[in-house]
Amino acid sequence: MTVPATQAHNRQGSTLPRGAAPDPTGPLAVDATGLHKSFGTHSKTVHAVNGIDLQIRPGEVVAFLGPNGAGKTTTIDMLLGLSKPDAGSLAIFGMAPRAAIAHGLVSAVMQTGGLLKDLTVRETAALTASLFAQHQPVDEVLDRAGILDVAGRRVEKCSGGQQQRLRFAMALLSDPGLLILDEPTTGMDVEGRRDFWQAIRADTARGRTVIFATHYLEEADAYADRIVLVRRGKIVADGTAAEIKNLASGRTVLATADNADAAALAALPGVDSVQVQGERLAIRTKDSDAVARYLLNSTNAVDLEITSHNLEDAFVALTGDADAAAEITGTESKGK
Ligand SMILES: Nc1ncnc2c1ncn2[C@@H]1O[C@H](COP(=O)(O)OP(=O)(O)OP(=O)(O)O)[C@@H](O)[C@H]1O
Repeated sequence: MTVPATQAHNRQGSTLPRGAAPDPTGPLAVDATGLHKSFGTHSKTVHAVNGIDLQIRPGEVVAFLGPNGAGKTTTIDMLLGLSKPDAGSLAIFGMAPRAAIAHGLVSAVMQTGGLLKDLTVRETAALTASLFAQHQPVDEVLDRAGILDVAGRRVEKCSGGQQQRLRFAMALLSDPGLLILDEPTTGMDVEGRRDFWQAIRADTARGRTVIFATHYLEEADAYADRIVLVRRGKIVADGTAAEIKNLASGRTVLATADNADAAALAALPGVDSVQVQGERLAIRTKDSDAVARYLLNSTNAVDLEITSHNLEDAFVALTGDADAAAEITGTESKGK
């Protein structure tokens, strides 16, 4: 039997947050305060999560972005009730994570596992559906995941992207209020990644709360309302892609001049830094017009270039780590 989106009730009779039409006046989808989780012994302790505060409202699509070892999976494991924080409090829709899972309010799409290669796509979803007292119709979730056309195909014959969309379909069966994806597109080719995100995007448009961990900056930028940047177990920035870019606000003005006065440039309004290498100047500023005007009027500067900062710059500015920025953007680290 199908659970109508907004009519699932718990034993007390209050409405539980299902996928569509989130209730903005209801409890936070995620309310985490002071989360800590360490591994290892006293002599060698890894502080995988080192004081994370995170509040996510129903309906938000949040990217958890960070390099290897930042603490993304450790945090997600706690959200899913797979491990317990050493310290801090954590509620999902006002409940302990395990209670939220038991009510079918949270589903996860992990990178691997959970599929039997001899079953067909439809049989796999039907088997998962049989674990729920109430669930969405199997063909409907296959359709929403964009794999209804391969419903009769054996899992082992499906591409990595199709298998991942099958995991997504399985996650939709309980019509969860919160969907958590841990690096869902790792190892997929460009086309598989695009099809996967197309299915997710169509689903999030219905109002589901989504948290996804990713290394890929472009995924965070393209699919999230909000980016939470994590590094060494801490949140180093939290905002829209535009806000994060603003944190590394301003622009860089590049020019060639042999008579520029670095001190005079640094004294211009809005200038954050001036670098001089031979005749080449790089000036970071919030007022690129003022810098350009000064260079053209008061120096013999030529070859002016003005560039906006991107998320990679923001990451470097926030973490001071070009290698980590290269890792999340997939570019080669320069200037080491
Ligand atoms: N069970 C464990 N035992 C020991 N150390 C662990 C364990 N799980 C995670 N860690 C360590 O905690 C840190 C955070 O790991 P975590 O997997 O949460 O990072 P991540 O951001 O998900 O990284 P990735 O993108 O590589 O998956 C790392 O230094 C990792 O080696």
